[in-house]
Amino acid sequence: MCVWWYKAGMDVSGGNHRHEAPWKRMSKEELDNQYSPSRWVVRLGAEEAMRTYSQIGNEVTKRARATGRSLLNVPYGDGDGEKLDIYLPEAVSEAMPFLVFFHGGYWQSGSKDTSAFMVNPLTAQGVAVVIVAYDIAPKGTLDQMVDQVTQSIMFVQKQYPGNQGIYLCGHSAGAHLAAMMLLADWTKHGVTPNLKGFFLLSGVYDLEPIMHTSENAPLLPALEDAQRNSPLWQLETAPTQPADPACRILVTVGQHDSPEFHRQSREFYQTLCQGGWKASFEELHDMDHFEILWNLTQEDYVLTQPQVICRGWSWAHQWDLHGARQIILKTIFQES
Ligand SMILES: N[C@@H](CC(=O)c1ccccc1NC=O)C(=O)O
Repeated sequence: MCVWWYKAGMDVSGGNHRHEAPWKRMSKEELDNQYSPSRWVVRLGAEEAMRTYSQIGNEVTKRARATGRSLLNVPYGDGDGEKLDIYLPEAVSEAMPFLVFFHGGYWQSGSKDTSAFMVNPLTAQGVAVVIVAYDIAPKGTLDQMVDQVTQSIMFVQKQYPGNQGIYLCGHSAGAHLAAMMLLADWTKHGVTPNLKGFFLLSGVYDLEPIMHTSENAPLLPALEDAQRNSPLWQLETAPTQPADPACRILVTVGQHDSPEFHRQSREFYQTLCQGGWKASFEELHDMDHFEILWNLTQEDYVLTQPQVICRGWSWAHQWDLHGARQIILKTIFQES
């Protein structure tokens, strides 16, 4: 079931109007602005936001590595960059749920070594967290990144075949890479991962407008590259069905993300619904593009509750998603 969570002021016209996409009427400067998330941060300046992002990422990763048991730099492929970190909960079992995270950075920056944002709150509650490195540009092309992400998920499934579910989470460009897994033909790879959910934070799902921005143009030399790597375009033109019909997808965007980021998330959510996926949409109240991640480091934040991550989130919309404590209480109430 799709959940439309209406927020005042939101355009709920519905449908996908690709031919009248608003970005087509934007100047290059405006597109650069729309696709520079740091310029939309409200509580810090753009540069300060980026510095804080690296600083927090560094600190939480150090803390995660110092706290529990981890397996670092585990190769999931033959390439130098094809490594992942596995952070284990105290009670390791065959049937752990796994949350696999893909960092953002516009496919050109970021690292698994500064991206262990939700590790401690989730391992504390029995979820194993995997942070994946992939070859960012210019070393890697988008096709290679998508392939590496595919390999990393197959690796987790092969290593832990008794897992209680694999949940993918990505931020920004990482949400794009996670969303590309909705299109994966696992039968071709001979391993079908036990994918139970997708958790997409402030992502980009249509790469065509990115082609026209100065920072990202080199990533996408031709329209076909953008289309092949656009989950929104792919699902509109050739809808795929979930291997597991119970698989859930949560599309979130920060209230302070740019209008283009809002449009991308909303259209992607609508396309998923039209394709029969179990999707939910949430605009995260008073959050900017980076605060969404910083909040994942908090144990009492709504999105790091395993009840939300690993037990399905559609029910969460019946209450106020912003109140973590309320959700925990309601979950206990519902499950007792
Ligand atoms: N140059 C970009 C940086 C950026 O987009 C970004 C940085 C860190 C993590 C995610 C990001 N965006 C999407 O992947 C900006 O101005 O915000």
